[in-house]
Amino acid sequence: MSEYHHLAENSPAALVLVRLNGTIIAANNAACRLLGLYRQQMEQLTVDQWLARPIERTRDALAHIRASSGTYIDVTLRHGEGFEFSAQLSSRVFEHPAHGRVASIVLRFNAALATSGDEDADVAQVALDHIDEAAVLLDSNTRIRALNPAYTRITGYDEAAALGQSLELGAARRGADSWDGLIEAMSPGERWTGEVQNRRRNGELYPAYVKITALAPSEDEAAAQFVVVFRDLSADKAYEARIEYLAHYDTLTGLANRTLIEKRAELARIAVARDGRHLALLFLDLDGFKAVNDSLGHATGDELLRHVADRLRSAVSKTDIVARQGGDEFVILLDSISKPEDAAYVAARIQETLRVPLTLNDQTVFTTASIGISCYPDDSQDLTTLLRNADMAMYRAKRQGHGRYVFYRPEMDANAHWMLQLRNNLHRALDRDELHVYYQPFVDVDSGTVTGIEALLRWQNDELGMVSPVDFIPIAEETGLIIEIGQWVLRAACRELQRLHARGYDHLRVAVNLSARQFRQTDLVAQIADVLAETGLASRYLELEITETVLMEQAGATLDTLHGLHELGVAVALDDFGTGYSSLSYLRRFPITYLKVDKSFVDGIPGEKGDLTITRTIVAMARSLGIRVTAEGVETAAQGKWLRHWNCEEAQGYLYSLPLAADDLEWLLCNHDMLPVSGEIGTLADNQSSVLEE
Ligand SMILES: Nc1nc2c(ncn2[C@@H]2O[C@H](COP(=O)(O)O[C@H]3[C@@H](O)[C@H](n4cnc5c(=O)[nH]c(N)nc54)O[C@@H]3COP(=O)(O)O)[C@@H](O)[C@H]2O)c(=O)[nH]1
Repeated sequence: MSEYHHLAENSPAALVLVRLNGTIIAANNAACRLLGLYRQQMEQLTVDQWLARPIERTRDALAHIRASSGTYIDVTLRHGEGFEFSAQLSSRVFEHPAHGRVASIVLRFNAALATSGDEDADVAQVALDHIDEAAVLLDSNTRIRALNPAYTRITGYDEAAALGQSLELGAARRGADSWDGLIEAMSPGERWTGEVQNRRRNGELYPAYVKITALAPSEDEAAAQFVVVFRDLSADKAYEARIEYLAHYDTLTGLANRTLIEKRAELARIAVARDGRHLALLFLDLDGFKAVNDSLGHATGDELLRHVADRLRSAVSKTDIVARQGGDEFVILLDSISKPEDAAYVAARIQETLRVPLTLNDQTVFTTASIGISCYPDDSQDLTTLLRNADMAMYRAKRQGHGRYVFYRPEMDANAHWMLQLRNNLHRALDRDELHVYYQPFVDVDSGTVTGIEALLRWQNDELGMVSPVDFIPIAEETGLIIEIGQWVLRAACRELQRLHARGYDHLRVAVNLSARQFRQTDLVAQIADVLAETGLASRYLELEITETVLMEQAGATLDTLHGLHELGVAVALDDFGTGYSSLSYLRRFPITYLKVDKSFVDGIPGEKGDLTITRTIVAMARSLGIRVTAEGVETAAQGKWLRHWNCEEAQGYLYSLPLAADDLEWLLCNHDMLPVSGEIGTLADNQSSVLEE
């Protein structure tokens, strides 16, 4: 190393060698100390990065450097710790053998703004003035001798209020004990650290992390002094609380998340195991939520989830926990019930609460959910299994239609295997003649006459027995087999109706269910026209049943198909109305002839006030729009009577007839006087008569 290099490295002056564009070539030790940067950091910067704003002053400084003036100008520099300080800068430009034209810069701390004339001490003072931690110097009697601005900012005590006072004054408190005792007992060099509650001048408590160091006595001090540095942890605590919140709560709804409910369920499990009670997990999935998201947008979907969360909270007791599992799935923990059946009451109450119409995007919509229930200890001792069981039961509920709840049963475990068997056999079902169409009558509630029939598919397999469409239609839908099967049902139903017309029942219509996949076919209208032409059935006798979820899927394309069907003369019925976000506004937008009130509402007649209100609203609204209403799943005389009273013209259900094979249907038509007329079928129990008027 050359003598010159030694000289520069050890010079008390801060020296920097820069290119004229401001990039740094080298800096000596004094420059690094002054700017609080390591040499490597220093050499990666440009001059303007340590020059503080405003920008004009930076420009001036760079111009000054290039002007090669030996005179000093005032600049503000940014220290590596983040604070700014005043300094002076002069430069000299020269030709460097390797770097071309460069400038050597001398920096010096601005002594005019310093108080002691000792540059190191002044830089330390600047640093103390700019740090976030409160720093206090206590004398040997633990009285405050000096403090920095952060102390005032944090505690609210300025110099006038704090100097000469004990640290008790607004600083760290140790419960009832005084800090003085602790501090005085410290030996020189000893350090105490800890987290404490402090009190600000305004009385507010805040958490702080405190470091107290006992300094060795200096030459002119007989006893030790103490440095107390503390940091206000409020923001950190708030941050921690936020992190804690995010780990356990769902930000969209404010409900518990899966982690929290699992923790709580484990605690609840231990408690109920002790006192012999039960706990239940309800797994809830909203019906048709995807359609809401797809058609009304995610913001509306989020709004709906928040409404649902509020309603779920209101439907359970304070000690029960409602969690959002993700998407449109919720889990509810009933943490102490005396018997599993109690969970059914809660599930029914939840269904009822959700059904109350709500307004989204200025539209009145009805919401339903499918709920699966599993109970501890009956269904499993283990929480993961309980949750899985509840999930399985929820799927079963969903298959049974919307707005239902189902308890877990061990047979459901065999479900996966059962599904595989169905899947393997379904594609051969048509060829093997295993599919049959049954027909269930629609009945005029006033006269008891049959007005039409609904075609309902049945699958009879030698090994699997009679398989419910609830189980196989979703598989047919998923595999695409529904297109072929659906065509077959349509053809069979039209042919059967033609046959019945020929037998004299020529006022009847036939309703055929269309699944989502069928409805999405772009040539659906043409296909239906072909089947009508082939079977000779006039289009006005055909009704196609679709659910509202199907309607909502692709509003534009749906509208075209509906208009096509309307022009063809085919009637469209909205099935399961009142579930899966049924919206009354759709009734105005789409050419719909019939509306079928879902069985889950009819089930609540005449006892459930909410169901009565909804059914009455749907009937009245539909009628005012000229849409005919059919109530489905009517099982009791009381339901029939109530529906008749509220002007629901048509009904379908076991009260009138089960779905029948074609021959049995003809027998029923021959003996139609066997069908009950709602006005004559029994009476409501005395204590229920008032519901007619409600
Ligand atoms: N895409 C197609 N879907 C079809 C077809 N055939 C049937 N299905 C759909 O399967 C679901 C279940 O049908 P199913 O088991 O036939 O049940 C129907 C009735 O039997 C039942 N019902 C009628 N009245 C009552 C009653 O009083 N009580 C009671 N517990 N159940 C009753 O309801 C079902 C009628 O449903 P809907 O279509 O909503 O009118 C069902 O979703 C069928 O739509 C098909 O060919 N294609």
